[in-house]
Amino acid sequence: MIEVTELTKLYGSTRAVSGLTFDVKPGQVTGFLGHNGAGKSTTMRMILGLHMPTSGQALINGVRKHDLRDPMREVGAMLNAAEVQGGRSAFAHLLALAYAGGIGRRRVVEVLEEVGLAGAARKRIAGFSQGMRQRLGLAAALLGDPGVLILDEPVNGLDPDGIRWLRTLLRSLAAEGRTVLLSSHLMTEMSLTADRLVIIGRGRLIEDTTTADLLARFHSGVLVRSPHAARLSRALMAAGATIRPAQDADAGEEPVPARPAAAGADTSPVRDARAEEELLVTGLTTAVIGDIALANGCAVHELASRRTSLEEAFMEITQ
Ligand SMILES: Nc1ncnc2c1ncn2[C@@H]1O[C@H](COP(=O)(O)OP(=O)(O)OP(=O)(O)O)[C@@H](O)[C@H]1O
Repeated sequence: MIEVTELTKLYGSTRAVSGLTFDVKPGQVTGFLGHNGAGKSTTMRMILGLHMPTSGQALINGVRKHDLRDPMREVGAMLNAAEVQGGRSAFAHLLALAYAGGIGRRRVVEVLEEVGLAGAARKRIAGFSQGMRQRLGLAAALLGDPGVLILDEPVNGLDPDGIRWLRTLLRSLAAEGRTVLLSSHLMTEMSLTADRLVIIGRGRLIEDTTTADLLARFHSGVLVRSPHAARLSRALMAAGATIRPAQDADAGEEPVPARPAAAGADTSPVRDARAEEELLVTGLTTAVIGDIALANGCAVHELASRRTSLEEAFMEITQ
């Protein structure tokens, strides 16, 4: 468990983190999101006792990092995998860390296996790709088999197989009851990996919610493609739908509000032939839209629930 309370960090006149409060609970993957410079790394460093807060506090398992009795077995972190010294082998690097933390050689062999670096264990880190360095950083974080993991951009440099592997690993670590906090710029990946999201902007909390709730809030409607779009629009609006041409939806155009259709009048919001093909409908389910289309003799060539991506939701709430 990580508890961040009213955490603030000033670097001179730069307010990197400002009154930040959130919890990271065990048994879940929590994603930490924010634009460049939002304060994610600073927050993680304060949780890990690497930077002193100007005010407020960050606790791991109820105490400050420095007060943990067996820190390597309680918290593992990966902050900047690229910084690792290049002269040693992966094995030697991990062994030095393990001995410093009172951890045996056998665990080094285990974590090298776990992160897929067993075959490169005796190679010098200097020759490692970025993805291999990420795996090595993760191995170091896992050495003490800790209950809390704090990972800054762990996906960076991993290939698609590596990304999928990491996702599965982090989800299984959380399923074992561990607390997992990770930052990433890769929104699609974050939406697949994280159960909860803490989103910050300019050092302040913007959202602390579940990934599912955030995406449901930004759910943007049902995409309908029909050669009878104008007629279908009238029928759907009469049933209470709000409709806009789908290709305008991303441009943020105001939706056309629901209104009853006057008999015979053309109340369609659709103005050109291309827009008549695709509609974005809100306020009705796909089933109801399909039934209305059938009742009005309108062919439907596509009927699909359109989900807002985490990237779109993130951009909207952090604007
Ligand atoms: N050691 C430092 N000295 C002075 N200013 C700093 C220092 N570290 C960070 N900052 C500033 O604090 C703010 C937050 O930076 P931080 O690195 O925590 O953001 P971030 O969300 O991790 O960004 P990124 O995604 O780019 O890593 C930025 O304005 C940054 O320039």
